[in-house]
Amino acid sequence: METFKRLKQFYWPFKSYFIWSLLALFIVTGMTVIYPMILQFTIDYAIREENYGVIPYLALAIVVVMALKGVAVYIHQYFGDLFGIITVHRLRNTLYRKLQYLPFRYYDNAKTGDLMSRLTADVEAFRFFLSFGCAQVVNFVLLVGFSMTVMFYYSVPLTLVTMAMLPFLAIVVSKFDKRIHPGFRGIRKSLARLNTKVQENVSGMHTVKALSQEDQEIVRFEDSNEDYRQKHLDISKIWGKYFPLMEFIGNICAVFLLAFGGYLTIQGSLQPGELVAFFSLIWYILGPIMNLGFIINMFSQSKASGERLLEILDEEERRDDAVPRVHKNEEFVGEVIFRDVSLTYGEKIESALKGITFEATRGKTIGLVGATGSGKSSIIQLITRFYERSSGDILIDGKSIDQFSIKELREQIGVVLQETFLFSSTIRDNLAYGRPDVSMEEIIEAAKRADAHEFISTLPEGYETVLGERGLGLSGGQKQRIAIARAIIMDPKILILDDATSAVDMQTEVKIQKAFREVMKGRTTFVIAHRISSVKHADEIIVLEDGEICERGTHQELLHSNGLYRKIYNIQNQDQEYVLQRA
Ligand SMILES: Nc1ncnc2c1ncn2[C@@H]1O[C@H](COP(=O)(O)OP(=O)(O)OP(=O)(O)O)[C@@H](O)[C@H]1O
Repeated sequence: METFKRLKQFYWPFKSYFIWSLLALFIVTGMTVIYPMILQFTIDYAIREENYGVIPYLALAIVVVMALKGVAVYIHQYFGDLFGIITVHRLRNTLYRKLQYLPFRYYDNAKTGDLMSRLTADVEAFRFFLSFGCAQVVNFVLLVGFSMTVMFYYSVPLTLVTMAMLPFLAIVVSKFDKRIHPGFRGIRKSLARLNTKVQENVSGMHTVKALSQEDQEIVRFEDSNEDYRQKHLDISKIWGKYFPLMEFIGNICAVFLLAFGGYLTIQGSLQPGELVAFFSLIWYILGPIMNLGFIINMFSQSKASGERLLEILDEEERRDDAVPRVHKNEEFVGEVIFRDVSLTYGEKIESALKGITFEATRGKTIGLVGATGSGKSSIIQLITRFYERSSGDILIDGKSIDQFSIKELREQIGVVLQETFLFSSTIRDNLAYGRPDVSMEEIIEAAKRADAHEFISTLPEGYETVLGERGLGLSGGQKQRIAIARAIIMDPKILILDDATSAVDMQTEVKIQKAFREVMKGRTTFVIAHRISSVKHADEIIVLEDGEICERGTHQELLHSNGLYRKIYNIQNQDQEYVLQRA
C-alpha cells in the first residue's frame, strides 16, 4: 500500500472521477444482485402460487434493471478510464521533467532501454490498475457484501456454511499472491533488459558492424529473450495451477451447498425459488473470490511498476540553490578562476582532479592537454556544473559558481564536443536548439561564420532538410560545423571545444579551426585537444597528468621546458631521432 500512498499526489486530485465511477459501480452491483431476487419472486410467487398476471411486470422489471445496469456500466467504465488516463498523463509529465533535471551522476549508470520501459510499460501497468483494477477491488467488496446480505435474508444456516468455506479459497489466493508478485517484478526487470539490449544494439550499430559482432549480438539478444520467455513461462505455470485449483474448490463448495440447500428445501425451511436465487448468489461470491487472483495479479503488476516509477521520482535532482539572475544588471564577462579545486566522482576513491588552480580572464584561450584520463574533460564538467567539485573554489566573474543558477550559467557557455548530437528534425531546428526564437537571418549568419552555409545550401531542402536520427546523412566535419554554428547562435561568453576536431581529417580540421577562430573572438575559450596543433595558439596551455597540473605556459615556453608537453610534441612530430635519444 505504501507504493500507492506515495504516488497519491498523482491520482488524488482526480478523485472525483473515481468517485463517479464508484457510484456507478454501486448501481451496477445493486442491479446484479436484484436479478436473482426477481428470479426467486417469479418462481415462488408467480409460478408456484400461480400469480401468472405479474409475469409481464416482472419481465418489464428485468428490462428496466438491465437498462439501468447498462447505463451504470457505461458511466463506471468512462469515468474509470478517465481517472487512469488523466493520472498517468500527469505522472508521465512529471517523470519526464524529473529526467531532465537529474544530474549526470544518475545517467552514468542509467540504461536507456530500462528508462524507456519505465516510462511506457510501467506507466501503462499503473494506469490499467487505476482504470480497471481498483474498481475490481471495490466491485469484489460490494458484490460479496450485497450478496451475503441477501443470502442472510434467505437462509442464515446456509449462509454460515457458505462463509465457513471461504477460508479455503482465501488460503489458495494468499499463496498465489506470495508467488506471483516476485514473478512480476522479474518480468518487468527482464523486459527492461530486453529493451536495453535492443536500444544499445541500434544505437551502437556502427560499432557492432565494424567489429563484426552481429552473431554475438544475436546470441546476447537471444539470451535476454530467453530469460524473458522463461520468466513468462514461470508465471504461466503459477496461473495454470491456480485457476483449475480455484475452480475445483469453488465447484466442490457449490455442490456441497446445493446438497445442503436441497436438504433445507425438502425440510421446508427454504423455498425452491430461494434455493435458485441462493445458487446464483453463491456464484456472485465464488466468482469474485476466484477472480481475486486476477485482481491480485493486476495489483502486483501495478505495485511492481509503481515501485520502479518511484525509484526515478525518488532520485535527487541536481542541486540548484541559486536564485536566477543574481547579477541581473551586470554583464556576464566570462572570467573563470579555479582555486585548489578537486573532484572525486561518486564512489570512486581516486580523485579525477587534485588541487587545480588557474585563471582564465576574459577573451583568453586556455588549452588543456594530457594523456587520456588525465582529467581534461573533468575540468569542463565542473565549469558547466555537470558535476560538482569536491573541494576548492570556482569563481565566475569573481563570484562563486554556486551563486549562478545552472540555467543562467549554461546559457553563457557554448560547448562543442568531439561527438555532436543532432536531433532527427530539420537543420534549422538543430541550429536553433539552444535559442528557439532566433531569426532565420541570424541562423544563416551563424552558419556562414561556421563555414556550414555552403554545404547546407547544396542540400535538396537547404535549412529545412530533415536529418536522420543522430544526424545520420551528414559527415563528421559537417556535423561539427553545425555544432559550431549552434554555439555561435548561443552567443556565449565562455566557449568550450572538447576535442572537437579529433574525428575529422586534417583538411577539414583546418577549415573547422578557421571557423573556431571566428567564434572564439572576445570569448573565454577552453580548448581540449590531443593534437598540439589545436592548442599551440592558446594564451596559456595547461598540461595535466593524473588529475594534477604538471606544467603550464605558452607553446614556446613549454617547448623550452622540456617536460611532458615537449614529449607529446615530439611524438606528434615524429621526431624519432629525439625519442630514440631520450629512450
Ligand atoms: N562520470 C564519471 N564517473 C566516474 N569517473 C569518471 C567519470 N568521468 C571521468 N571519470 C574518471 O575521471 C578520470 C579523468 O577523466 P577525464 O574524462 O576528465 O579525462 P580526460 O583527460 O578528459 O580523458 P580523454 O582525453 O580520454 O577524454 C578518469 O580516470 C576517468 O575514469
